[in-house]
Amino acid sequence: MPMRVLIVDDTNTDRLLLKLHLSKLGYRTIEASNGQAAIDQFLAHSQDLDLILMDVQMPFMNGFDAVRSIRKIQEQQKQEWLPVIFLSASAEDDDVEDGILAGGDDYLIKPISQKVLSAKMLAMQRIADMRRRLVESNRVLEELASTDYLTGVANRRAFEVMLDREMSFVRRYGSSMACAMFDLDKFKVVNDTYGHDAGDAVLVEVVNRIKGVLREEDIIGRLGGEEFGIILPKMPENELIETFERYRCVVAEHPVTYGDIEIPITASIGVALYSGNKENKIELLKRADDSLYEAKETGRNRVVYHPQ
Ligand SMILES: Nc1nc2c(ncn2[C@@H]2O[C@H](COP(=O)(O)OP(=O)(O)OP(=O)(O)O)[C@@H](O)[C@H]2O)c(=O)[nH]1
Repeated sequence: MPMRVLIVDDTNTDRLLLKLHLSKLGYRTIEASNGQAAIDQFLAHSQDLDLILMDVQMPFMNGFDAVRSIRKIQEQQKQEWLPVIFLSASAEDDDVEDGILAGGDDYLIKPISQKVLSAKMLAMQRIADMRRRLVESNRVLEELASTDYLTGVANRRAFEVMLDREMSFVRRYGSSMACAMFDLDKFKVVNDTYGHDAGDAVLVEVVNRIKGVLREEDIIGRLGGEEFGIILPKMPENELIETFERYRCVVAEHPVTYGDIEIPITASIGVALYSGNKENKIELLKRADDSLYEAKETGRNRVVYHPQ
């Protein structure tokens, strides 16, 4: 997609010349004839704008003030960087400095040489592309840092962030949520009997089975090894046991098929309900963990919940 450029100039002929030149180079253009119109165009097209060419001397609101406002909006809305090139008949050092301080990235002196403008546009496009790649790499890194490599669900760090968020929703809006820990039973035996790869396949399959019965707003994360956490927002207490019994059954009802072997598997689940008391996430997880411990101690393949 070619770059989209906002041309801001109060002189119609200057605007037209720029538009013709940029169109010839294959850029898409939109226009504004004063500072306020530039801000309006920016607000209307900020998702699809790659560069602003801004005249400096304009009546009512000059180019510097318009760019200051645009930069402020970008900062408030946490928008990506958008290059701005000022165009001005004034070549004073102070003006160039003011332009850069106002949020401009370059400053060209009118009359503008088409060659220089083309070269500057190319340079800005290069920087914009580089920045876009950087933003994308950061997004991928952030995803990697919050995802469990084997099962693709949230890792412990990301799970705890979401747990914090859900707990504060409960405190703010009332209602209650479930926080559970579930742990595969005798999983060491699975690894020892069928091998580590088979164990990995069991972990992936169990997560897929649970994901298959979760609602869209529910959250599952891998807390470590063969231990997982589940958050069920807006969960009333009277549906708690029935819901987690369903998850327990979904794990236990069929063995996991790995190649031509069938691996029977069960899980123990410890559940805690959170209704907005002063507890923090560590204390809530500890309550779920205590119930999980009890489920293990009392025979495994079961759900344990103690009302507070
Ligand atoms: N295949 C595989 N095994 C893992 C992974 N992470 C942890 N484990 C294994 O999970 C097993 C956990 O064993 P234990 O903590 O003794 O628990 P358990 O055998 O499930 O027994 P209980 O929890 O008491 O029912 C160990 O053998 C770990 O090596 C993994 O990513 N892949």
